[in-house]
Amino acid sequence: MKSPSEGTSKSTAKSAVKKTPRNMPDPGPPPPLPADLLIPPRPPLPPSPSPSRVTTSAESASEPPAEPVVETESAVEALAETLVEPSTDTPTPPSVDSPVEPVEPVEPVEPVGSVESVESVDPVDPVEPVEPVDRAPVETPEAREPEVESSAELFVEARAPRNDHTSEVIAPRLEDRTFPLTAMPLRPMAAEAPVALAPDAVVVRPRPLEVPDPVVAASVDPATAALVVKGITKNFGETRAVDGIDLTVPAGIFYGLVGPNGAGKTTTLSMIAGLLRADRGSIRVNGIDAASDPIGAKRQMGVLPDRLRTFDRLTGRQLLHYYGVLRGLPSAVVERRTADLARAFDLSDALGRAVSDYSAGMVKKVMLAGALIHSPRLLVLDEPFESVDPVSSAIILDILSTYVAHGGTVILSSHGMELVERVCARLAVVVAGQVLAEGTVDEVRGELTLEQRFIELAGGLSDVEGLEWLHTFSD
Ligand SMILES: Nc1ncnc2c1ncn2[C@@H]1O[C@H](COP(=O)(O)OP(=O)(O)OP(=O)(O)O)[C@@H](O)[C@H]1O
Repeated sequence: MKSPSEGTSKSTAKSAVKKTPRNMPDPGPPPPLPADLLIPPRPPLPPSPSPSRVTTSAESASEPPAEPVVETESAVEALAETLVEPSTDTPTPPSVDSPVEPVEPVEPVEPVGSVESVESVDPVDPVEPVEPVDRAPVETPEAREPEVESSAELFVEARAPRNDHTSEVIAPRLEDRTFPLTAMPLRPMAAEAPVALAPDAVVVRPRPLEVPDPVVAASVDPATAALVVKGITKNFGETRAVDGIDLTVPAGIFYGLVGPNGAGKTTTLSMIAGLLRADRGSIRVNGIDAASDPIGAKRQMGVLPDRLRTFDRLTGRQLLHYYGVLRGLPSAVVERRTADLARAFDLSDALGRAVSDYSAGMVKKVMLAGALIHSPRLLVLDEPFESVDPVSSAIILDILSTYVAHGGTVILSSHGMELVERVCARLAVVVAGQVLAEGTVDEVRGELTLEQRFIELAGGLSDVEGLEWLHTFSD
C-alpha cells in the first residue's frame, strides 16, 4: 500500500545516506547503534483536506506537495522491528523454558545510521518489561530450538502519528453488517454535492451502480481464533481511516484483507501489529488483549509493514541479526536461521551487501525473512507480494503455506484478487474504513469472480472524461 510519500521516501533516504559499495566485503555482525539516532518528533501537521471525487486540473496544480503521512509508524516499526540496540544494558527477561543467552557485543565496522538517514524517526517510548508467556510451541524443528522469549526492545509501544487527533465522524456508518448472503438487497449510492468545475476539468463520472449492503458470513469461534478485532476505529485529523472494523481470524489459515486504495487496510494492519493505537475497539492476539498486554500480543506476531523503509545501511545479514537478537534469540540461532532464510528467499549472495543496494523485491524479501525469524504464531503482512517477481512470489507462498500448514496464521493485504482467491481461506473486503463483506472466498464472491465482487463493493468502475488531449499526441 503506497502513500503519496512513498514514491519519494526511498530516494530521499537513499540520497541522505552514504552508499556502501556494492562489492564491499561483508562486514560481519552489526555494531551497536548510537543513542543519538533518535530524533525528536516533528511538529504536528495541519489536518488533511477531505477527499473529493472530482479533481480539477486547476485544483491539482495549486495543491501543495503531499506530506509524508505515516513516517512515524514506519519509523517506529523500523525501530521496533530492526534497530533498537541490542544493548547488554537492557535486561533480557528470563524465558519460561530456558534462559536467554546473552547477545555478544559486536564491534562497529562502519558508522551506521547517520542522523540524516533516520531523520523522520521519533523517539521511542520507554521499554516495557517483558512478562514470560506460557505457550505451547509450534511443532516445527525450529520450535525445538531453545525457546527464547523476546527482549523488551521489540515491544516498544507505537506512538500516534504526528498529525493524529480525533475528529467528528465524517462518513456515515453502514447500518446493517449481518445481512444474509443469499438475499442481498441493493441500495443506491448517496447523491454527490454539485461541484463547480474549471472548463478544462478532468471529470471522473461514476457509472450508475448500486452498492450492496455489508455481507458477513457465519462467524468463527473467537475462543479459538488467532486474531479477534472488535470495532477498531482510527481517525487521522478529519479523515476516518478505519470505522469500526470487526475481524475474526481463525488459526492456521491465510486471511486476506482487500479493498481499494485508501480503504484503511494498512491502518487496520498497523493497529493489529501495535504500530498504531486504535481510537476505539479491541484487539486480541491468540487470546492476549493487546491493550492490557501489548508486549505479550506483539510477541505473538511477525510484521511486514507497508513501507520498506528500514535501516538500509546495514547489510542484509546485519539487518536479520538485529531482527533476531531483538526478538531475544541467541546469536548462534540467529546466524543459523539467517542462513536458512537467505537460502529460502534466494538472498544468500546478497547478505553481505547493504540493504540500500537491494531492489524493492529484495528489500521485501529480507524484511519478510526478518518477520519470520522468531517463528511467530501470527504473521501480519502488508502487501507481501508487491514488487516481488513471480518466482520469488511462488517461493514466498510455498514458505508461508508450509507455515500455515503447521498451524501458523497469516493475515495479509493484497490487491491481487487472483492470489487472494487462490490462497486465502477467508477474507474481508474493506471499503471506506468498513468491512463490506467477510467470509470464505466462496461466500464473499458469490456467483461472481472475486475481482468482479471487489469492483462492485468498491463502488464500480468510472468513466473518465476530460482527457481527450491525451489522444492528440504533442509531436
Ligand atoms: N498518518 C496518516 N495521516 C493522515 N491520514 C492518513 C494517515 N495514514 C493513513 N491515512 C489516510 O487514511 C486512509 C486509509 O489509508 P490506508 O493507508 O490505511 O489505506 P489502504 O487501504 O492501505 O490504501 P492502499 O491500498 O492505497 O495502500 C486514507 O484516506 C489515508 O489518506
